[in-house]
Amino acid sequence: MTSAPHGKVAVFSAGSWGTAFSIVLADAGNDVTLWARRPEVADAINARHENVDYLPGIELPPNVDATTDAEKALHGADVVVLATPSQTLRENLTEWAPHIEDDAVIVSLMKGVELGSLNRMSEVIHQVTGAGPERIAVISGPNLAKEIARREPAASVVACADEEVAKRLQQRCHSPAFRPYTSVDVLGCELGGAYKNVVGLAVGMAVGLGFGDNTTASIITRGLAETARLAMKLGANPLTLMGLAGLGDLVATCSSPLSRNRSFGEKLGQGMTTEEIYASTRQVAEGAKSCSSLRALAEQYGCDAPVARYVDEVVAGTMTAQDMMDAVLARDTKAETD
Ligand SMILES: NC(=O)c1ccc[n+]([C@@H]2O[C@H](COP(=O)([O-])OP(=O)(O)OC[C@H]3O[C@@H](n4cnc5c(N)ncnc54)[C@H](O)[C@@H]3O)[C@@H](O)[C@H]2O)c1
Ligand SMILES: O=P(O)(O)OC[C@H](O)CO
Repeated sequence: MTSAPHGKVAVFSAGSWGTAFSIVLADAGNDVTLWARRPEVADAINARHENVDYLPGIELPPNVDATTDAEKALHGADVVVLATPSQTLRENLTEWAPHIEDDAVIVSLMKGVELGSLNRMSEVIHQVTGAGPERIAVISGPNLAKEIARREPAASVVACADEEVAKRLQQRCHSPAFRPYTSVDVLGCELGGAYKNVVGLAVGMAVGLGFGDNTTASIITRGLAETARLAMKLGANPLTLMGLAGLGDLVATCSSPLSRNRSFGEKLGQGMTTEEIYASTRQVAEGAKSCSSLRALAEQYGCDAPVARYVDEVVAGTMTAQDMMDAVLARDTKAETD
């Protein structure tokens, strides 16, 4: 990996976050090639500098181009950034991996845990590409795509087990509006990012049911306690959960109408079914899948995880959002720090 900006970065794929993060990378001085699944998306980006499907009205910088050819996107890229839905990463990456340069650093922007395997995205990347921990990084924080694309100020965490690699990546994505901090706690950042989506669903349900700020603040706080319980059991640094990739992202997601997870939860709270919500949007709400994987992970490690458990039940249609609220409150009482 080059230590100075202006190298080539390949970004997969041209959804909301892949496109918004391409703006950050381009503003930071990288040449960005964005891979799109559909030729019309790539053509529009190249011809009009706009991703009409995911970020309409946002002009992309001239140093972002697009292609549907994965080999072309990856050729000469010393940083590969992955922003697909978490549940399709393994299949997608299996196709792309043979074209990734031998020493390229692979960065996950995804916030989910794979169903079935219960693997985090960094684990999937390792399994599919064979890359070691010094070549796998995570970028995670309170980064709603639309706000980032409008260049509203924000901060984030760049985590890699190798601190020097995290520092080099930090330079590659430090733009005038985007301030990245380094960390070596990949696991803590990934679990913070995946769990906040599930808590965002629960908060959305409360909003959809018509409850106010006491309810949402209680869910956010207990959701963070649940996240920290599991993350620390797995070896995360508790301070990561108090930082941008934990509390910061939780606050952004749970308070913003821009959050797809919070909106998904709000619709569940208003009585829509999961199938009806899926039919109404193409955008990914990772928590609707990761509630099951995080619930299973917590069970595997003997952690109490009522938020993940009840959100999973509501998403599966075996409980209503009101049932969830009633069940959460009816549990045995206990000490706050247990
Ligand atoms: N949008 C945000 O604000 C934001 C911010 C930070 C992190 N993230 C994370 O980034 C990841 C991607 O989210 P997004 O917001 O870009 O989602 P999105 O729904 O906006 O876009 C998803 C992208 O993946 C592509 N895609 C869908 N199914 C696919 C498949 N089977 N194979 C390959 N590609 C497929 C779509 O074409 C699209 O380009 C998620 O893990 C999300 O949690 C999103
Ligand atoms: O729209 P959401 O709920 O996927 O959240 C987007 C980002 O993860 C916020 O940091």
